[in-house]
Formats: sequence, C-alpha cells, structure tokens
Amino acid sequence: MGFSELVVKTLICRLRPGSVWKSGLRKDAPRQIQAVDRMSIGKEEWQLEERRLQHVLTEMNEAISELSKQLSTQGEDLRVWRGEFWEDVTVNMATAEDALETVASITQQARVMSEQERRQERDRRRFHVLKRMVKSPYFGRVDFTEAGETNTEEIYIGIASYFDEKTDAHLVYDWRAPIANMYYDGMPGPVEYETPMGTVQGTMHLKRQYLIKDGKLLSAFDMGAVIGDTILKEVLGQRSDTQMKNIVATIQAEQNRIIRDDRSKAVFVQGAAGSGKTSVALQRIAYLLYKHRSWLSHSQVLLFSPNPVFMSYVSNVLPELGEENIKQTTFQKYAEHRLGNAFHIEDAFDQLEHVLTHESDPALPARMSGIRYKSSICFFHLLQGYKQWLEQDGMQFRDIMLNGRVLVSREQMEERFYTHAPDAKLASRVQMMRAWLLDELERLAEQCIWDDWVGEEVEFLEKEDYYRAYKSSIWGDADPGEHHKAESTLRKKVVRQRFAPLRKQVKQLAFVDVYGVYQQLFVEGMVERFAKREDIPTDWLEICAYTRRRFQEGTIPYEDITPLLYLQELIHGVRRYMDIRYVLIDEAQDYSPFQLQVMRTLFPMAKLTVLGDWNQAILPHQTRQSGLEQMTSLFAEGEAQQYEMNRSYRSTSQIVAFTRELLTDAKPVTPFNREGPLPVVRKLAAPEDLARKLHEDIAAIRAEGYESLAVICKSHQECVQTYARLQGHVPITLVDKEDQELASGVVILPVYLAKGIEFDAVVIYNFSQENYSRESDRKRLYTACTRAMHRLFLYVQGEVSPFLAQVDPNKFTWM
Ligand SMILES: Nc1ncnc2c1ncn2[C@@H]1O[C@H](COP(=O)(O)OP(=O)(O)OP(=O)(O)O)[C@@H](O)[C@H]1O
Repeated sequence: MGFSELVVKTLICRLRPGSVWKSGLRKDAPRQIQAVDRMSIGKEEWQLEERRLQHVLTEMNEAISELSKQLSTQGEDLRVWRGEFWEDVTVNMATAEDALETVASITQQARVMSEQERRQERDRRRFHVLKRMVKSPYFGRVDFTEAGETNTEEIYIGIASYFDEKTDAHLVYDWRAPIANMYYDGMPGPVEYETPMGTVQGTMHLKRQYLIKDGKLLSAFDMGAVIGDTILKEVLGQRSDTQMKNIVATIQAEQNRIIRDDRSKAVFVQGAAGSGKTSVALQRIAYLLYKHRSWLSHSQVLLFSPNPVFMSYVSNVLPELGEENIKQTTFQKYAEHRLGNAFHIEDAFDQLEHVLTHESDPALPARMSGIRYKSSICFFHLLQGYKQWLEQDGMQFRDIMLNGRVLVSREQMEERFYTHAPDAKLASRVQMMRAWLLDELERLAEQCIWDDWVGEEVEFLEKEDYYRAYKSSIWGDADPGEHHKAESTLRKKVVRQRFAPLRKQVKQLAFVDVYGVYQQLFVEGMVERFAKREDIPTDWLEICAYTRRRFQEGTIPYEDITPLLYLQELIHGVRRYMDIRYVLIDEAQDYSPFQLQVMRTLFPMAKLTVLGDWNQAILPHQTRQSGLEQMTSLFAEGEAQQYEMNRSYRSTSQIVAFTRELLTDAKPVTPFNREGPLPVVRKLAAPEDLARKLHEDIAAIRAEGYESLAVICKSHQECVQTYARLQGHVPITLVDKEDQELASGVVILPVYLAKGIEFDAVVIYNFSQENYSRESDRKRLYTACTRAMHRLFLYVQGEVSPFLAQVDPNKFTWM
C-alpha cells in the first residue's frame, strides 16, 4: 500500500459514515473541516512537514508552560505589591515640600505597578495567542531567495509570530508582517514586497497551504500558477456560526490589497453581497493595529456598525487574532448621546418600518421626498448658508426662569447676541453669551439674597446647616452682627442651590433653542434664502408641514437627526474627536452623504474606510444617483481610493446565480466555485402549509448537517404576525432590534436586521406579487436572499413576485 493510499485509508476512517466522495472531493459542502486526502505534496515532503510541525508544537508547548508559570508568579507578585503599596511610600504632609515628596513617591510607586500590570496583560495575551496557535501554528509557507543572496528562507505564516530564542529562528511569521504579503499577493516566480526600509525583491520558489487542526497536519497543497482554492472551499463549506470567524488563512489577493492600503486618506469599497467587506474591515483593523503598534491603540479605532446584533456577531474576530476589541458604535447611539432626551428620537429601523407599513398613507410621498432632500449634500450646504444668516438674524433663545419669573429673557439674549461682537463667528458668539450669562447669574444671585422667597426656603434647610451657620454666634462672642451674618450664610446657601441647575444649563448651552432654530427652517419662504430654487423639492410645503407636526408630537424623525445634529454642532462649536485615527464604516450604503460629511467633521484626524454594497441600499434616503458616487465626490482628487470586490464567498454558485438575476443593472457577481442545490420556490396552498413546509425544510437542512435557518420578512410587523402563526408549531426565535446578540437555530427577522449576517439556510417569507413587486422591494429581496450560505427557499402564497420572471427558470426549482 502506497503512502498516499495509507493516508486515505487512515483519514477516511475518521469520516462520518455515509459521506459521499467523488475524485477526493465531496459533492455537497462538508459542514466541518474533515480529515481528507488532499495532500498534493510528495511522501518525503509530507514527513518533513510533519516533523517540523512536531518541532514547532514542542517549542510552543514549552513556551506556554513557561508563560503559565510566569503569569501565576506575576499574579502573586502583583497581589503582594498591591498589599504593600502603602508600606513602600512615606506619607508626610507636614510641609508643602513634604507633601510634594509624598505625591512624587506615590506617583513613582503607581507607575511601577502599572508597568507590572501592563507586562502581565501583554503576557496574558501572548499566552492566549499561543494556546490558539498550538492548535494550528501556521497555515502557509513561502520559500524565498532575496535577490543577490544564495540561501532560501522557508517562511511559515500564522496568526501571530513565533520566535525561537534558543536557535534564533523565526519559526512562524505574523500574517501581517511585510514579508507575509508575498503569500497573499504573489505566485512562485519573481516577487517583491515593501518594508519600512524599502522594496525587497527576490524569487519565490514555493507557495504552500496547510490545513492543521488540533495540532495535526490534515493537508498540504502547493500552489502553482493558479491560486489553489481547495482549503478556501473547505472553509466556506462549513456551517454558519452566531460569531464571525477570521479569514487570515485564506485572504484573497483583492482583499489583501484593501486590508493593507494605508496610503489613502479614504478607502471606498463597493463589494457584492458576501464578497468579504466585513471580513476585510476587521482584518484591516488587525493589520493596522499591528503595523502601527508603536503608537496606535485599539481605543483610537472606531467601527460604525448597523445594529447591536451585528456588533456582537463580529466581536470575536479581533480577540481571535490576539488583538483587543476596538470601539464599535452606531450613528444612532452617537446622535442620541448628543441630542439628549427632550424628544423621542426615531431610528433608521422605525423610519423604514413606517415607510413599509404606511404605503397608502397620503402623507408618505412628502415624507419620502423630505427624507431624500434632508439626506443630501444640498441640504448640508443649505445649513451652512443658514448658519451664516444666523450670524445676522434668527437665533432663538430660551428664557432663563426662576420660580416662574424670567431672570434673563430671550429678548435680552437676542439683543445682546446681535449687538455684542457682531463680527464674531456664530459659535464664538454663543460661547461669549455663555460667559455673559454666567456672570449675569452671579449678579442676579447676589441681588436676590434678601428676597422674601429666600427667607421662606431657609426654613426648609437641614439642622446641620443652621448649626454650621450659627456656630460662631453661639460659641463666639455673641456679637449682634453675627446673627445677621449667619442668616446671610443660610440665604446664600438657598440661592446657591436654586441657581446651580441654571448655571449647569447655561454651561450646557441650553439657553440656545436649537430645536426652535431648526424648525424655523420649515416656515414658508425660509429655505429659499439659502438654497437654489431647483434643488428645493416641489412638495416642500408638505415636507414643512410634516416636519413641524412630528416635532410638535415630540418626535424627531430619523431624517432630521443628522441635519439637527449638524446645526447643533455649528451653533455650539463642532466637537472634534482628535484622538480617533481610523474610522471604519461598514454597511455604508445605509449612510447618507450628509452623514459621511458630518463624520469627517467629527473625526478630522482619522483615515476613513467606507465599505458598502449599494445593491443592498434598502433605506429610503437613496436617490437615483449612486450613493457611492455622491460619497466619493466629497473628497478632493487623489484623497480617496476606490476598490471593487465582485466575487461572492458566502453563497453556493447556485444561490449567487439566482440572486444576481434579481438585480437589473448590477455588475456581474462571480460566485466562488462551491456547489449546492438550486434555490427552491415553494407554493403554499393554504396559510396552514407554512408551519408544515418549514418543519420539512428545517428537518432537511439538519439532515445535511446545517443548523441555522432564518425566516426573513419584509417588516417587523410581518415578522410578528408570522411568528404568532408559527409559535407552538416550530421552535423559532423572533429577533428584535433591541436584541444584543443573534440567537442560534431557527430565527425570524426583518430584512433590515439580517443585514451583514449570514445563515446556513434562508426562507423568504411570502415571495408574492403583493409583497415584492415595487422597485424599492428589489434590493430588499436581494439583501434577504444573499444572507443564505447553502440553501435558499422562497415561500409563496398567491401570485408569485414578478421579479421571478426575470430569473432563468433553470436557476431554481418549483416544489
Ligand atoms: N478570503 C476569505 N476566506 C474565507 N472566508 C471568506 C473570505 N472572504 C469572505 N469569506 C466569508 O464569506 C462570508 C461573507 O463575508 P462578509 O460577511 O465579510 O461579506 P460582506 O461583503 O460583508 O457581505 P454582505 O455585504 O452581504 O453582508 C463570511 O462567512 C466570510 O467569513
């Protein structure tokens, strides 16, 4: 029996019974990485690789046990240090000099301790990375001879580097090291890579991929002229997870270029559904944290995500790569934080839900037109013009009141605002007004000390206050003036207490009525002063009426959040987060050009990475002009680099072939070569069929080894109704926008919450003419269908959606 046969035999023994094999590859997608005979290297090479692997594992295991010992002694040392902290510092506050010395001694002691803690943290992280690495120390290798040299170096690449100090050898290189770039970007032959010292040229003799699991070498492939994708196929065939995984072992060249592009001020990526945009974003963060590790900390990188479920879905990738998680936020969170809670703030989901469920509302067209206008760059410029006008006229203030009496009236403020320093900029004038008001409050507080109401409130003070105020007159020389002084002290206390909230409000600039100033824009005849007539929507008066009504009802519509926030920044002075150096925006098609412009203002020191698929633009602010074009036009020539990714890694070829025909003018999407069954269109004869069919499909996917199935509806309202029908018949979880993480198993959710996530199987609920026939439904349907990795089912009650007529009948089956 030859070596290869032996391996096949040994490995096949470990496969599940009933597995079907065809020329070494399974026809259907394997659910988990299996031990398979895919060893394209010769017997001797295989043995050498196994021996080397054993050597690396031995070294790593030794390092792990060494680190483990170190960590436990460090922990013990730190406990002792903390316990003895005060013994090691001499506290002496006798004189100012002694106090200074004491402070210096405490600072020194604290510094030593925090250095210890940092070292322990570093070792702890290294320990966890090594624990992960022993399962799979590396995934790739290149053999490289530098030009002018004779020796060929074997460069093994893994999730982190491993340096053997005994032999002074780099046993594994970090995938982010400059030399590792060859692995992702080059092929055997002449190659080069960039380093901080310049370009290194040479020849690559070999490029090899490994599959190592639990410390065992399962397969090894050499790659020739064509990039081997067997291991990628293996990885993509696995079942989905509620947590996204890193892709460093199989990053593709087109993804690698984006991950490592650190020259451009802004990187824009238009990527087809499943092309790896989120993966690229996360691996890029890991790359940047490594490349700039001397100055960049995880707290200086910010990722804008679509919703909390998505945040939890991606939260494992960086820790898996040995990096600390970065800050994730949503635009909504930021807006709520800045706008306070005086109004109810609508979110993007409620806006979409409103649009989907009010289709026959006569007010909807005006709202839609308002949404588009308020999200546009025209409206951004309009607000800048408005700001200039406000420097001359139109600012609105709020009276400062005490006990129902006006202390400083809005008219007084307005008068002062427009007469004092009339040439100063708007925000500076607001700051001057703030200082003036604080002085005014000080003066008014002095004035009212002997007012009757103060005397009345003195009676409600605490006993201790009386005791403190009268202490000197009781125990002192009982000078009659002392009583007057004591009463004055008590009155001052009352006045201080009553004025404190007013001072706080002034400090927070609450005296400016930003909401009033914003609403003033929606008064007839106002915007014409700042906007070109042709830019103003023809139904502007209806938009004004709608906006004023919503504000009167106490709600800020989602489309007004960004302009309101921006106006507030213009009035208060733009808040700038100078510390943030990289901002990444995933699902960028959900953002308007206006929002992007605001983000640029907020993070002036940050390089931007904007990743989106404008074919999945399902929020109502989209206009006919491509959102990507509008966004890139905000940058000067040469500032922004654009990339496209048109290969889909998520879904089987059959699902990609089906979904791409749902779109009309999209760029062709190339599926990754992974086969599966055709999408199924199921006719439901009666509503009761739903639970039965779902049962059958769940059972079918489980029999194939898959687990997650999402029933995707158009709206939350539809989800709630369908969920009620399924409850008690099918074990299913309803996903809500407030959910913090994705439930496993079978879930039901609206399409806007399924964005960015994937499932083994997807059921499109109610693929009927009634539900999916308008142009605006097309992208919703596309987004929903492209969540499927292995199986796609479309259930229809009644007439099927006309979008199906566009699809080649060979690309799906009826059942
Ligand atoms: N190079 C790769 N190697 C292995 N898996 C990959 C690779 N690129 C992408 N994938 C996988 O493909 C799937 C889709 O990736 P991802 O979610 O990043 O795509 P996306 O472009 O953000 O998708 P969408 O826009 O549809 O949400 C994920 O399971 C991801 O792990």
